[in-house]
Amino acid sequence: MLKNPAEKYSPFTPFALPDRRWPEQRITHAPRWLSTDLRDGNQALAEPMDSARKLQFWELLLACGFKEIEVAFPSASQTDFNFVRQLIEEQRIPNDVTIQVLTQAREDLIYRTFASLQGVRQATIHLYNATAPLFRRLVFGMEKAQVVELATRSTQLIRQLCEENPQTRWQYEYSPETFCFTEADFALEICEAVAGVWQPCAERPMIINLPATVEVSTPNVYADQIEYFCRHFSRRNDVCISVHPHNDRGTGVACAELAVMAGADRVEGCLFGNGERTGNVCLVTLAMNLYSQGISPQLDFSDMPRVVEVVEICNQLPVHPRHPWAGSLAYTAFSGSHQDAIKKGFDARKAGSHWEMPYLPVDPQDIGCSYEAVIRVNSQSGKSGSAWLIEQNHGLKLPRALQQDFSQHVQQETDKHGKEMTQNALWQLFRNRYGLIPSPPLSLQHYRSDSQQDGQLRLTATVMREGKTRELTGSGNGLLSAAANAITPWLGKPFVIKDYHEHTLGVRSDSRSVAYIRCLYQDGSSRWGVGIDNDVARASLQALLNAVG
Ligand SMILES: CC(=O)SCCNC(=O)CCNC(=O)[C@H](O)C(C)(C)COP(=O)(O)OP(=O)(O)OC[C@H]1O[C@@H](n2cnc3c(N)ncnc32)[C@H](O)[C@@H]1OP(=O)(O)O
Ligand SMILES: CC(C)C(=O)C(=O)O
Repeated sequence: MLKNPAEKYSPFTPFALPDRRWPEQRITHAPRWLSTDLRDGNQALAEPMDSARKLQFWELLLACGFKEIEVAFPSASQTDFNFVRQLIEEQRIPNDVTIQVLTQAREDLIYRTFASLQGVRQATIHLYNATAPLFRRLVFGMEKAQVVELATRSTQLIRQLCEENPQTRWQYEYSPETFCFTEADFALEICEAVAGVWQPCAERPMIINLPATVEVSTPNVYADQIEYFCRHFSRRNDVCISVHPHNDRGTGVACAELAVMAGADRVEGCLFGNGERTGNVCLVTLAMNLYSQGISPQLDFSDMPRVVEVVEICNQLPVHPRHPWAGSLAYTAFSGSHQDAIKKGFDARKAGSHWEMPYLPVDPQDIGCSYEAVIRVNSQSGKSGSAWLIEQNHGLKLPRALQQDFSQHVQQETDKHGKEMTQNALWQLFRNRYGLIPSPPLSLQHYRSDSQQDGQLRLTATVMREGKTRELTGSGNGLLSAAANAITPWLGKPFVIKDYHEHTLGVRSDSRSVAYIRCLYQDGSSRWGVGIDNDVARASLQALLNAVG
């Protein structure tokens, strides 16, 4: 890279719009959406979609609720042409859906485009030509007037062909390609001229699409350009203003949102931001951004994992695990403080209440994701993450001090291997550590407890150790103190029971109980044991044996 990039690169010079109004605007409803996955997305793939993949994507877009879909560049390839024919001839286009096709401003291509649309109920013809100074000079070798003439001549032909095919409800879209680096007044001039030919009205709907073909500046500059256009375009009320942001600077989503604040009615983009170079704006992100603000996006991503799966198949490109709202890690916390906050959020959550969840702006269940992936454990995790997983998967509500104890063992494991701990590995560690295994070192076989006349309780318990059974007896003012008095002389290591907790596993009266016990030894060390049994007394006694065994 250059030490002084200014030797090679010039900054984009924005025009002045000091009385801009868009910063005060709020987005209150969804814009019209156009999916261009099958056109702009498709043209950017190493292997453009064949008809099977196109059809699969088409079905997905319908299922998501798209009403405007750019399906092809019919004059580009026989595959694209055939796909449009297939949709029409197999009557695959629902009544409320409009297909859109793109063409250059070239007569032969326009005729070919119309041929592909024969018999369609309704369609949008989309014409583009580049208008920016660099393109006029370098690509077309045209003066401004010639560029305007190219656009108006093609529009004239399109209007004529539409009128010759009155059985179709036609809509016309014109894109001054490279709008975002075209002089603002020239963009207006060419769109005025094109609209002058088309004469937009209710019977002849028109969309003016103002693309950020390549992002060249910050999103506020694009918003200024859109506001300026909307304020000065003489037929503003007769046309739909659409935007088509690309993502070269990584700000496609911001461009689209600010453009809508600046007056745009419609947004063109692709699912997960596929498209030329760094892609088109991601429509999933835009829709979910609205949803997270309580605004219906008028699109349905209730089964996001399926949407990701189909798009990956069709585009043959992976969706990034950290893609906003949809990536496989989009709702996952590995780090301790995040997990702690999320666990507290779920503990406090009341069914039906407004969503208030630390680190999770939407409920993953709304888009077909489970809570399973919300917390995953590695060496960056703390006590709450492991406790959450044990509770979610096995119903055990670990006491706080046990959470802390277990967390240290988890930390040792994860530090040892440097890897994530699977839910299964975590559960095995918990079971081994706290005695929830088929043959713990000390295993309760039978017990009997009797109340004595002096108010004391007498316990007789048969315990197995290393394959041999032993009968222990002891008295105390409760079951556990009797048990402690029975065990201490046998093990020869005095301890006191420091913590005791129990709860049922489930809501039925015949549910099993779980008991948690911590024993404190004279040297200050302590150990936890856990017991699960249909009988709460047995669960407690086994928990004690697990703590001392
Ligand atoms: C920003 C966008 O996404 S725009 C859409 C871009 N998508 C695509 O290009 C995908 C489909 N395209 C294609 O398959 C081909 O480019 C075709 C079939 C349309 C045309 O192919 P070709 O006739 O071989 O032309 P090719 O693409 O090589 O060259 C472009 C020519 O068209 C001209 N041209 C480019 N865009 C336009 C336009 N919108 N209107 C009129 N002419 C145009 C160029 O100036 C150039 O003319 P020249 O040959 O006189 O210099
Ligand atoms: C054809 C136009 C809308 C386009 O794709 C672009 O400018 O990116």
